[in-house]
Order: sequence, then structure tokens, then C-alpha cells
Amino acid sequence: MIYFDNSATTKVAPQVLKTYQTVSEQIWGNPSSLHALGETADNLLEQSRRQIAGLLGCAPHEIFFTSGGTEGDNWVIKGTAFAKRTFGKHIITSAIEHPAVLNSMKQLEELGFEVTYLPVDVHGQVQPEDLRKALRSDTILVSVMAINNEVGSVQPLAEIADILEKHPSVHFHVDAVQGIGKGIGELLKLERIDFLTFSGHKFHAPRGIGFIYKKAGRMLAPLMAGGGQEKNQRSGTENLPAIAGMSKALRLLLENEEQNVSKEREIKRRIYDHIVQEENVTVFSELGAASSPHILCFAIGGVRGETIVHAFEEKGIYISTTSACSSKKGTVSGTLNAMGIVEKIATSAVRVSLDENNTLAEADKFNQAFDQIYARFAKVFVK
Ligand SMILES: Cc1ncc(COP(=O)(O)O)c(C=O)c1O
Repeated sequence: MIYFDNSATTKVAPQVLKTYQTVSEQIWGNPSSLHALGETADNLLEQSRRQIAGLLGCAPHEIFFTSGGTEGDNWVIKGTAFAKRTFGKHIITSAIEHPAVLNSMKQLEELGFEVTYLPVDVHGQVQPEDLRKALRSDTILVSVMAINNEVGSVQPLAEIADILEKHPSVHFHVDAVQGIGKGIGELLKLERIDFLTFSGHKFHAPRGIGFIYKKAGRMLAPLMAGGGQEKNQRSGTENLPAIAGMSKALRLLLENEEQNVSKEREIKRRIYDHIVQEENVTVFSELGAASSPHILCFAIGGVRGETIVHAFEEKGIYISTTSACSSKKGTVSGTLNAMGIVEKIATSAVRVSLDENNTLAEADKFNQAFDQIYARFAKVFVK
């Protein structure tokens, strides 16, 4: 089996699973309990928080645990809207955000907030100038992702941060779910960023765990009301085995980041160079620094994305249509649509997404399978 669907989810790393199991068996107390078992659990919780903060270069009290990327995005967006609603009701985001962001925006629109959706160019990138023009005196939040999950475009966060220097009260949120460990650490550490969203299962931690970075002093209303965990910001008994596992997964990811990124880039290039030569192939992802090392999105003209996915699956290769969320709904990729790709090509798009465990040998097998599949579909190609 060749697994090229790592943007959908990654396999839990064995060392992470071991931590998960050890913590579940030995440190299973509730961190809020006053007895020794609770205290041991609380110590591990805070140790995990310190480790994550250290890896990201922020303070431990700026890290808040969540259930994953969807919760983090919902929290930062709605939490900002609720906390800052008396200052303004305007929000800016991009047209190519993950549904966790876009659908949060839709809910806020129903509550009377106004949202500007920045367009993207043919490379799937926001133009900083469009952001500058969209800013208003009542803008409270700008939310732009680090790396797009469908085509892998890296967004111009440094330019956006520069523009926002003149608007210090506007919250700047970056969905970094696809960005962590992908060679853009400098961008994620930009001083002007106020909030970052992360999800553990995208870097070999279990599902259902994640965290946000919240810059000290920024206003954010809690969405989870309850027992007051996470300094009253996010109630709910902490998922300690997953948190400890995630902090280990993050360390493993970041200590090998440089070599992982160059390996993924090499694999991506091997596939890119092979498929790009075919007349009926359109590749939507690029090879340079403006594109992520791990995502390669392409279409075989005239063949539906699902059909391509199943053709690869028959050969033991797992890829996806443009995102795991849209694949079962059969919807056209929002990102490709925003990039101006015509529907008949966009419906043929598929995504290969890599991680550091993939190999060049797997890329070669993929290329062989691609040749066979491409030849099989030759009769249905549309020009
Ligand atoms: C860019 C982006 N944001 C948010 C999410 C949602 O994360 P989770 O699956 O942890 O809820 C995803 C998941 O694919 C994603 O790719």
C-alpha cells in the first residue's frame, strides 16, 4: 500500500502511540483533581504545554489545547467576533480557506457580521494589495491560512503582517494546520500573528487533539463554557494521553523538519516532472517555495476525480480528490474555483499529499501506475 493522502490524516507514529498508552495506563487522573494522581496529571499537562511552547518559540500561557483544527478555527473566529463585536463587525478572510473557517464566517454573517472574501490568483495566492484595500475602520479580524490544503499554495503571510502593522487592533489569525513542519517556520513565528490553529492528526498525533497559539493580551471569548479548564478559556476535561502524544509528535516533526521537507520536495518533483509532460494533465501546484513540499494537485482532463482516485486505489495507491471534506460530497473544489479553473477541469482534480515516511521508490511506483491509468483513460479525454 502506498499512502499519499497525508493532508487528510497521517498515521500515528509508534513512539506517539507508546506515549498515549503509557499515559492512559499510568497517568490517568484528572488534572483538576486535588490528589496526587491529579497533580501528576497536571504536571504532565503543563510539561506538554511548555514543550510545545518551546518548540514554537512562545510562552506556555499562550498555548491552549483544543480538539483539533476545526475547533481551533471556530474558536478564534467566533471568539474574536464575540469579544470584539463592540469595536466592529467586519472580518476579512480568503476565498480558499478550509470549511472550518468559511462556514464559521457564514454563521457570523447570519448574525450580522460582514465578511470580505479575498480572491486568489491563478497560483492560489492572496494578493496583499487586495487585503490593504479591504481593510476598514471597523475590521476586527483577518484570517488567512498558511498553506492551502487543496493545492498547497503558501500564502504571503509576511506581506500581510506588514500591512497589518498599521492596524494593531485587528486580530490576525493563521490556520497553520497544513503549515506546521513544512519549512515555513519563519512565517509562523511572525511577531504580528496573533492566533495560530494546529491539528495533531496532521503530524502523526492521534485525531481529536490540537491547540491554538493565542498571543498574550489578545481578547478571545471562550466557546466552551464549563468547568473552567485551560484558564477558563476552554472548558472540558483535558485529553491528556493525546496531549502528551501530540507534544512528542511535534518534537519529532520539528527536529527533522529540514530533512523531511527536502525529502518531500524531491518526491513531489519526481511525480511532477513525470505527469506534467502529458498533454491532458493540468498541474495546479508548483515546485518552488511558493508551494508546499507535500501537496501536488493535478487533473486528468475529462476523467472525474473520483474515478482517478479509484483507479489508483485498484493499484494499491491512496490519493484523494482535492480535500477529504469535499470528496464524499462530490462538490467542486472551492480553491480551484477561486483560482478560475473551469468546472470541467476542476471536477477532474485529485490531490497527492506526502509525508516524511514516503519514498522516491513509491513515487516511481506511482508514476508507473499513472502511465497505465492515463493510457486507459485516453479515449475519454476532452480538449
Ligand atoms: C487547512 C485546514 N484547516 C483545518 C482543518 C480541520 O482540522 P481537523 O481535521 O483537525 O478538524 C484541516 C483539515 O483537513 C485543514 O486542512
